[in-house]
Formats: sequence, C-alpha cells, structure tokens
Amino acid sequence: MHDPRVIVALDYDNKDTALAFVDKLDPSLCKLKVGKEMFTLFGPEFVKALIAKGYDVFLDLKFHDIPNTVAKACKAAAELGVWMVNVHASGGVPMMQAAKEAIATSTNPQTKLIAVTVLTSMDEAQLADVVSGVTPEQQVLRLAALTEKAGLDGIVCSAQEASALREKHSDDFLLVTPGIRPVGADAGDQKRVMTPPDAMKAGVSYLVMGRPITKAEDPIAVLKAVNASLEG
Ligand SMILES: O=c1ccn([C@@H]2O[C@H](COP(=O)(O)O)[C@@H](O)[C@H]2O)c(=O)[nH]1
Repeated sequence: MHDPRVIVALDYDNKDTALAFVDKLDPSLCKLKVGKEMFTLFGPEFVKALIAKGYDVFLDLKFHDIPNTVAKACKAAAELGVWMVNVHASGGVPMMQAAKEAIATSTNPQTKLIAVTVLTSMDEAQLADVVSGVTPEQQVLRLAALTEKAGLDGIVCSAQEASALREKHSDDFLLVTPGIRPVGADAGDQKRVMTPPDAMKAGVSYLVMGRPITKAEDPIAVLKAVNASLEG
C-alpha cells in the first residue's frame, strides 16, 4: 500500500474543527500527528477516533523521565494502537531501551519508537544556552548515535541534518522532520527549516507539517500540492 510521507500535525484547540479537517482527508494523503495540546485537551479517545478512521497516528508526547516511567507511558501509548510514539534521546540509552522493551511486550509491538534530538525551533545560539561547544548538527549526530545504540527505529531532527545523518545511518533508520516549510511560508517559531522537495532529496523519511497546512485557506489543496512536489 502507498505510504504517505507527510505527517500532518493536528495542533487544534477545538476537536470539532480538527475532525472536520480530518473528514475532508483520506489516509492515503497523509498520516496524522497528535501532540501535547490535543492530547491534553481531548485525551486517548480522540487518538482512538483517528485510528478508527484508518489513519496512522504519531503520538508526539516526547516522553522524558526516568526509565520506569517512560517505559510505562510508551506501553500505554502503544496499546492505544498508535503507529509511532517518541521519547527524548537526551533521556539516555537505559531510558530508550526500557521504552523499546515495554513496547515489544505490549499488545501493539509493531508501534515505532523514535527519539527527539534537537528541537527544530532551536538555532545554534539557543542550543548554546543548554549545551556549549556544539552545533545543532553535531548534537543531532551524537544523539542519533545513542538512539541507534538503544535500538530505536529513528529520530526526530530537522531536514538540515538529514544528509549528514544518511552518511552514518541506513535508510531503515527513520528521520522524521518537523520544520518543513514550502517556499514563501511563514517559519513562525521554527529555526531549522527546509522545503518539502529539498527535505526528501536530503534523505528524510517523513515530513511533519502543521501550520502551513492547517492554517491555509485551503488545507487540502496545500497538502495535495506538497504531495505532488515530492513525486518529481
Ligand atoms: O523538534 C521538533 C519536534 C516536534 N515538533 C512538532 O512538529 C509540529 C510542527 O508544526 P508546524 O506548525 O509545522 O511548525 C508541532 O506539532 C511541533 O510540536 C517540532 O516542530 N519540532
């Protein structure tokens, strides 16, 4: 079956608005991402409703805690039936391994587990406030190596790091990239951005797009145009 490359970030504060948008879509056009806002507002039932409509759902809760807590959270997420879930790579290898083992022993062991490296909203100066002496690319490469060592399926990074990552990691290692902006789109709070075709050429596995689609006058037209731009 055709595997859509775009993951639409459903960052709405209104469930009916989100569902009205989803009902105009088709699971062959995109996957869906539920993040902290919608999960906090509408909970597991909202996630289950999207899965029941046939969508692959990425539950983007970016767990970051001690291994026991993250493992239990990942097991609970997997058992909702989600396609993908994530943790922060900076939680360390034991935490990532505990999460992986918990998913493997869940009722939905095929759930993919990826790790967030450096948020796409951070540039070099912001990163320097947190960890000194490294560029975003160096830190992403370091955390990607840890993630692979822990046996996870891939990482969240920006498309700007994709070609350097592909020199070290095979195509099976998933690169899931927010900060995707079509030419002329407002970057908003995103700092490390790339256009959809350039991201695909750089070796990205899945492109996460929120506002450029959801805030557009005709979101379906934008999504279809992005999909078409990936085919060329
Ligand atoms: O590093 C990261 C990790 C997650 N995100 C999430 O992706 C979307 C991006 O939305 P846009 O509206 O296209 O900016 C959003 O849900 C973030 O929470 C990220 O942007 N960067």
